[in-house]
Amino acid sequence: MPNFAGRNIFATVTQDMHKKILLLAATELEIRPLNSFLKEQDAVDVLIAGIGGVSTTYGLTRQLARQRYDLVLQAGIGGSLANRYAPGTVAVINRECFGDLGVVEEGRRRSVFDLQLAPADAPPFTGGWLLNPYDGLMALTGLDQAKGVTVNEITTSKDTIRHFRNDLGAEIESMEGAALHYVALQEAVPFLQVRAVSNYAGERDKTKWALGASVSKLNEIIEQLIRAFIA
Ligand SMILES: O=C(O)c1cccc(C(=O)CC[C@H]2O[C@@H](n3cnc4c(=O)[nH]cnc43)[C@H](O)[C@@H]2O)c1
Repeated sequence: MPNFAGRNIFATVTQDMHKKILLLAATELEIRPLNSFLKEQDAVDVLIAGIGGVSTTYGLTRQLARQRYDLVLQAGIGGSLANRYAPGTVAVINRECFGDLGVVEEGRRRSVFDLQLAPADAPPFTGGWLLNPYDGLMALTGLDQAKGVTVNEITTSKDTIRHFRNDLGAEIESMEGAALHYVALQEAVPFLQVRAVSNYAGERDKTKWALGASVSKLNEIIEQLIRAFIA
């Protein structure tokens, strides 16, 4: 809970009483525990955009053309690439990249930036990353800040996992994170991507996933963040 010495610290930076939040998720399952809470929240619109970057980009861009928001809050599960993010833990993503936008050549993965097909510093990219510039918002969540990588196909290859972890330094993999960062940066809308780790990347044995625990923890935190933001 973004709370310091009994004070709601979101309130110290958000003076407007009519804040509008867009809660964005890939699937209904990821925010199902919030159903009854969300029904009572006039300040919150919900967008279930579907799995993957394309549907997220389309849905979010269309919604932002209809309505202005003070915050887009993405809630989702993801796969961990780092031991510090065990299944069940939750982080806010401070930078994102497209993990599969490029080529695999002679066993080596290279991005469009490595290939010099696109400039790594042309907006909204900074050094090939999609940074969340809202440092204050991220800090106020009180969550650990992790680096995200977004893919169209859930990663199972050990070489790709090694590349994401060791070469990119990515910590949490999802299928929608970079789409949020890309659209929100282009539209200059404040945003947060909150990811709960449901599994270690590459783990396809669902008995080893913490799906229920990750969704519960994610929803607990999302509810706290919404309450704090609109307070
Ligand atoms: O196959 C199943 O039974 C099943 C059950 C629950 C969830 C799934 C998914 O494949 C979820 C994809 C969804 O969640 C994010 N996610 C979760 N783990 C990962 C991962 O290791 N790598 C990439 N994305 C992941 C993703 O953002 C999707 O929205 C399957």
